[in-house]
Amino acid sequence: MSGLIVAMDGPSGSGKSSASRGVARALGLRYLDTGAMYRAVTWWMLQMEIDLDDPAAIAARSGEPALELNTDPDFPGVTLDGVRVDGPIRYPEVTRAVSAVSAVPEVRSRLVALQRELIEVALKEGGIVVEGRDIGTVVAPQAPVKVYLTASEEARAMRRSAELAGSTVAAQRVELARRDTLDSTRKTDPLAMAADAVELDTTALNLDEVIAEVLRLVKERA
Ligand SMILES: Nc1ncnc2c1ncn2[C@@H]1O[C@H](COP(=O)(O)OP(=O)(O)O)[C@@H](O)[C@H]1O
Ligand SMILES: Nc1ccn([C@H]2C[C@H](O)[C@@H](COP(=O)(O)OP(=O)(O)O)O2)c(=O)n1
Repeated sequence: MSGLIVAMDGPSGSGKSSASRGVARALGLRYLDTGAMYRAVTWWMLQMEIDLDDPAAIAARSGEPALELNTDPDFPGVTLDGVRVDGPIRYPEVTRAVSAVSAVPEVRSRLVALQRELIEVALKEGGIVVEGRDIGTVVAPQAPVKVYLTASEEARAMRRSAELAGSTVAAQRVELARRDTLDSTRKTDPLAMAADAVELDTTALNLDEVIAEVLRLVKERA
């Protein structure tokens, strides 16, 4: 199979990262976590003590952080100014601030350009599974396979709280609802399903079943 792009979009906790890595492994494709890129820029802005309530301040510095992505699905990772930041980008303060940073058009245009470059490179090596919020609509609308993963709020909150020590399902539910609202109402590239995407509700599916369903779609569409 040559030059395949699989676009995987959906809200937090729908299973994008786990399913995308599994699909990439099964098909021998590269894997790109675009959320990690928005998180890395957010971590950098926090380190620089930039006022994240001020979109103009974010825009003014958005060209500075140097990002590198490892697109191997077995060892995905992000490097910021030469330092691996896979741990810090998952800190709660980053999760709280990432929607505000990713709503800034200058941040998005820079990261979308970088994502397209990484996709171009991967296409020469067979292809890539790309996960995020706007992959099927903005980053790679030409992708032949587009999946929009969903799951009930309860399932997503349970999955997230199981990952994070000390967090309750109720608290995660509030946090997810807050982020869903911010990510779906921003003016630039809001979280939205592409018209030609297939919606896959993962609430009652285990990870293997989700991966199998995406592989079936790839066979059908690519
Ligand atoms: N189908 C599934 N059933 C149960 N748990 C899942 C399923 N898919 C993913 N998970 C778990 O839910 C959590 C969030 O999944 P993740 O892939 O990080 O979602 P996303 O990238 O959409 O935020 C992880 O701990 C993962 O292991
Ligand atoms: N393509 C993307 C990917 C993520 N984002 C933003 C919106 C999300 O709240 C944050 C973090 O994304 P990430 O996929 O890491 O979030 P979760 O793993 O689902 O918690 O980045 C985006 O705006 N566009």
